[in-house]
Amino acid sequence: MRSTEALKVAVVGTGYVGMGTAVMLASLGYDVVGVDIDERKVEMLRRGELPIYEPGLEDLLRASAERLRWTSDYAAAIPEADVIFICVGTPPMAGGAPNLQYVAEAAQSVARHLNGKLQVVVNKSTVPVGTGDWVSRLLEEHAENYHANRYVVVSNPEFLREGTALHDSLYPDRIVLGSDRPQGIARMRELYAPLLDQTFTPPACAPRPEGYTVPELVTTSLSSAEMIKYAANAFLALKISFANEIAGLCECVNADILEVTYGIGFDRRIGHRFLAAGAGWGGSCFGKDTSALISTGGEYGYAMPILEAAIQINQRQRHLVVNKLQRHLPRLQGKRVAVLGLAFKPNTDDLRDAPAHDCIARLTALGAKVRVHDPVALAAARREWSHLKYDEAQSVEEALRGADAVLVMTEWPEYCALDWDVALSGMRNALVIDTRNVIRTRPRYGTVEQIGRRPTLMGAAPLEASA
Ligand SMILES: NC(=O)C1=CN([C@@H]2O[C@H](COP(=O)(O)OP(=O)(O)OC[C@H]3O[C@@H](n4cnc5c(N)ncnc54)[C@H](O)[C@@H]3O)[C@@H](O)[C@H]2O)C=CC1
Ligand SMILES: O=C(O)[C@H]1O[C@H](OP(=O)(O)OP(=O)(O)OC[C@H]2O[C@@H](n3ccc(=O)[nH]c3=O)[C@H](O)[C@@H]2O)[C@H](O)[C@@H](O)[C@@H]1O
Repeated sequence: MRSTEALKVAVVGTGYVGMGTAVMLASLGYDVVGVDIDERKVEMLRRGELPIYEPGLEDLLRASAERLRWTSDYAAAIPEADVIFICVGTPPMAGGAPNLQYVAEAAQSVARHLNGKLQVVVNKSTVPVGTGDWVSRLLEEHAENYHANRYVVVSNPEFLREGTALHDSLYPDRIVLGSDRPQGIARMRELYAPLLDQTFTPPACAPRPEGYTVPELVTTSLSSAEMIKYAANAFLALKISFANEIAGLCECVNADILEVTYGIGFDRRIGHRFLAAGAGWGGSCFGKDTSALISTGGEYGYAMPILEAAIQINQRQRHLVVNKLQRHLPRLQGKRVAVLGLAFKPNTDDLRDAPAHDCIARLTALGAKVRVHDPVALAAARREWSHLKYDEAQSVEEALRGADAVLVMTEWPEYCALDWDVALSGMRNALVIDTRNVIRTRPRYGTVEQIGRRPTLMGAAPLEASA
């Protein structure tokens, strides 16, 4: 790995984005200080423990430990940094607009420790257009060491996915840099030079994927970069809602959504990715960012009906899950329902806006007894879903034992690999609502309902494995 010791980096906020950024830059050879106001997180990180679950991240954290420091003290990080990333949360408020309080607090704390030399403050949090300018003003107002033109604000939106945060940080499709000042872009080009160099040797524990070529560097104005982030997430959310809308029609006309999306995806203008029909999107960003765009539109009296429809379809998908169950078990009072998967997607223990939450809440409201399993998210659910009523199972077998139905809510690899003939044998009633279409070889008996596919009914002859 080449040495890139010249630039020093501070990363403010150590959530998914901050962790991904800090560990990625340390593994490129930079000295990085991570700053978080959550002292519990800082202590964990100092002990080499991860506050988030992500396969492989711990290895890289250990491998780059000598270049990483963690602190809750801005004074120990900001004055010496050439580049300061702001990666704090921007959660949604009631009307859909993002809460920028954490960004404001972080900017003010950064301002108080600026060193009066050229420093680049990079916004990686997802923020509405105009926030970069506002951060600039906050720096100016709160800087104790203020020198005009001595700091530059750059927007560098993040496109990583949870569960693959590190891989996505090291191997992005593109790097977007928005600034109205050329010094900011120049320093960021220097920082990201290793990622833009095809001959760069990546860390041994995160090898370059087969066929990967260096990312496109997209430089724009500050406001365009801010908009690119929202437009990208909104488009991905639309794509999923489109697949879900077509899936519903497939069920009406007896077509199969897997065959349909397989067929349309070969058109390079469409592609196969993000067309998986299911329980709909969850997580911390698609819902928040689509609502934020609509809210921005509202400030200008500009309606965004396509995004409104995408959100409605997503809500309908969640309802569909329990509705499908009710078709077979019209009265859920006293029935035992197993739920496989709590996290909003596999390879994470993040429960934010997870479809499983709404389904469990509705099932219990209808009187069902719910038993849940998740390979990693049970502990997080104990902390965050204490308002929900369910029992925990430590294995899939335990979850299914004696159940009247099972809902598959997350496509964890272990659920995809289940032998359903064996799994169903422990249930009182062999009914599966497979909301992620993980069952490709249908079991020999039982009832399997999927999304956008023909159901297999109790006692039916086995279907051929689908593509
Ligand atoms: N989670 C994801 O996969 C992605 C998130 N984003 C965006 O990145 C931003 C951060 O998201 P996450 O990493 O998920 O957030 P998170 O909520 O997991 O973590 C934010 C961290 O910032 C810390 N923090 C809050 N105020 C602070 C302050 N004043 N000083 C220092 N630390 C402070 C919190 O203690 C927390 O550890 C959001 O705007 C999000 O929309 C963008 C791409 C991907
Ligand atoms: O801004 C963000 O936070 C991030 O949001 C998403 O990443 P993430 O939420 O981690 O996860 P995705 O893999 O995109 O999945 C989001 C949701 O969509 C669902 N999904 C995804 C793909 C699909 O085809 N169908 C589908 O229902 C997943 O189950 C999950 O609930 C984007 O993919 C990232 O590029 C972006 O940086």
